[in-house]
Amino acid sequence: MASLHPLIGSGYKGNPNHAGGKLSCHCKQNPVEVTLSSDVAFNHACGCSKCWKPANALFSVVAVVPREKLAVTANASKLRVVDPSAVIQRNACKDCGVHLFGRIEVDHPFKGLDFVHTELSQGAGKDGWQEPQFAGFVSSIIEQGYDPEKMPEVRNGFKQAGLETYDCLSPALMDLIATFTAQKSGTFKSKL
Ligand SMILES: N[C@@H](CCC(=O)N[C@@H](CS)C(=O)NCC(=O)O)C(=O)O
Ligand SMILES: [Zn+2]
Ligand SMILES: [Zn+2]
Repeated sequence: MASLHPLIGSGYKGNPNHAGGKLSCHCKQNPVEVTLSSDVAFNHACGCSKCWKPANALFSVVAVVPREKLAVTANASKLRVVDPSAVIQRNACKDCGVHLFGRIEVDHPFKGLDFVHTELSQGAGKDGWQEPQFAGFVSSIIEQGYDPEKMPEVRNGFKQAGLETYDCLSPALMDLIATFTAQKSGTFKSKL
């Protein structure tokens, strides 16, 4: 059976003083490399159909980093945007398909943050990077063919690993999104 993700349930804890590092695609030759000059934040499992997942994993593990902390440091010419119409412009290696970073260019609460996968570092994401904090878009795996009757096992697996599950994002992130929306509409703290 497919696992949730190799980083889930492994007991790994990140180093709060982690300074960043390099992420590389899976190509044996001329891998695309990005260098992050800080740790990531909001690392989480994502069950959506758009985020890159390793083989045999039901979930992606994806985090954010300020875009100014990310630089493409090798083989940038191999990057392609997977779906130019998506909010998150996921830049993938055209040869191995791995997503190196996702960037938002439109007006959006998460504009300025790039989406990255710490497992692309040498230590498979266990070399100091923040550990996954929660699981989001859990029900979305059903859209990709997962049996709805087996969802309790999936949610229980995250629970065993100490992670809360959500069918969108965590309360902290949903509050950030709603705050952005209220600020844009002018209703922020004006009525309640
Ligand atoms: N149920 C949908 C959810 C897609 C979705 O909304 N994904 C979230 C989490 S990554 C998102 O922010 N998507 C924006 C985007 O993909 O550009 C799916 O699985 O495709
Ligand atoms: Zn590659
Ligand atoms: Zn996703």
